Amino acid sequence: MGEEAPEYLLDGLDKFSPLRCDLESQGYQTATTVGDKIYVIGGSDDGTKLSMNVKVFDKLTGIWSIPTVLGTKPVPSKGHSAVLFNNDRILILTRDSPLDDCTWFLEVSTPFVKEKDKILGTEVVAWSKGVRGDGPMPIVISGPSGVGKGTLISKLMKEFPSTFGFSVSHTTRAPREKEVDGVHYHFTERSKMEKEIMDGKFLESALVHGNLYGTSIEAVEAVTDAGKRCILDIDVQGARSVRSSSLEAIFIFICPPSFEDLEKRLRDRGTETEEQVQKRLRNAKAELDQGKSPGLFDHILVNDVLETCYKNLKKILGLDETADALYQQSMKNHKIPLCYSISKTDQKFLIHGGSNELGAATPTSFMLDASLLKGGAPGRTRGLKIYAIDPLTDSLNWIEQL
Ligand SMILES: Nc1ncnc2c1ncn2[C@@H]1O[C@H](COP(=O)(O)OP(=O)(O)OP(=O)(O)O)[C@@H](O)[C@H]1O
Ligand SMILES: Nc1nc2c(ncn2[C@@H]2O[C@H](COP(=O)(O)O)[C@@H](O)[C@H]2O)c(=O)[nH]1
Repeated sequence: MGEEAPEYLLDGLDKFSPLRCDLESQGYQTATTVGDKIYVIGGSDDGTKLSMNVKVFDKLTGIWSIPTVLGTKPVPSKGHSAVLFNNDRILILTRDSPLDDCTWFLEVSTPFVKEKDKILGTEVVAWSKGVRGDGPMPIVISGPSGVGKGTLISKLMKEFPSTFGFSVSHTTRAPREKEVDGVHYHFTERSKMEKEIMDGKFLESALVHGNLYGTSIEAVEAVTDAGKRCILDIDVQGARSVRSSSLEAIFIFICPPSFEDLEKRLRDRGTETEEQVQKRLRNAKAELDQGKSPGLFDHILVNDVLETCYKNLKKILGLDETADALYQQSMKNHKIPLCYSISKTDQKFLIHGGSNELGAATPTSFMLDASLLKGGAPGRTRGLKIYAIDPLTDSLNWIEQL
């Protein structure tokens, strides 16, 4: 190649530069600077379709090169955007593509690429497709006492015994009739539990309705070691602590249809004294408020008709027969628009689509959360989250997590 990299590639894109015109005529679309190199992506294999070839300009030597490209590159699309993700990879978003096929990473100096550089003795880049999620995360179920958390969890465990495992909490409250130590709770002395909390044995603990409750690290590990997906039934304080811990989980808040229904369920259960019922109801008011705290819960379910709520819970967890089909459908239906702009905050990308008619059902803006990425080339880059944004409200009101 050998031609000089013009200033416009380094300092922004000069529309009228001959080299830019030349690159554009070859179908190259984006130029991303990473350290001393500029990665130009695009090109046309057969003179018609836009492809995803890569050229590299070394600013130090002034030399263009065609790198060795590992991995499968994205299929030709109607265009793409490239954003520097961090100093070792570029995020590529292909335009007018379904959401399950729009996010790619071009790794330019990850450990994998550096190792291949050494072995092959050439400049190496590697494609890795971004995929949503990364295997089953623990599930945190929270909500006021008597709302039906335990009932929903029991149904889940009964229907999917080999999938889910319950994190058996510790508590200082006295066992109820039919409650078995080590199954429903580890019933324990307060001083013993306090010492174990001080010793760092708990993932979280809280004073709930006058008693100490807590999730031990061992309780979560026991479920994971059994190869099951862990379910935690904990109060809102506990959910908050887990949110700020290193445990990645799905947070679900269960609401009653009304406060009266909650009161009736709690009384009808007949497990608490009147004084305790009153205390739990008082606490429920605050918990219901806290359940709406922004960013704390991923999903809020109303437990009105038990079967309906259970069905919705299964849908969230991808367990009902139609969930997969619905998910596939939504991924195909929602497309990254042809025209958009991207803004980046940390590792979250806001993709603003073109203007949308008020009331249009299909969102044209998306939020891509790449803050919890795992894996990468060779293979997939996992852990992406994609949210469609409700066009009628402000951009922080996600209408669904896809
Ligand atoms: N959708 C529902 N409609 C009517 N009753 C329900 C519903 N869901 C659960 N219940 C009943 O409400 C009572 C409380 O349910 P459950 O014990 O599961 O609540 P919980 O949220 O686990 O309470 P706690 O936090 O105190 O452990 C139970 O008697 C249960 O049978
Ligand atoms: N923070 C935690 N809360 C917990 C834990 N285990 C249970 N709970 C919550 O306590 C209340 C009352 O439960 P109950 O069995 O006495 O009715 C309920 O909201 C549970 O979710 C825990 O380990 N940590």
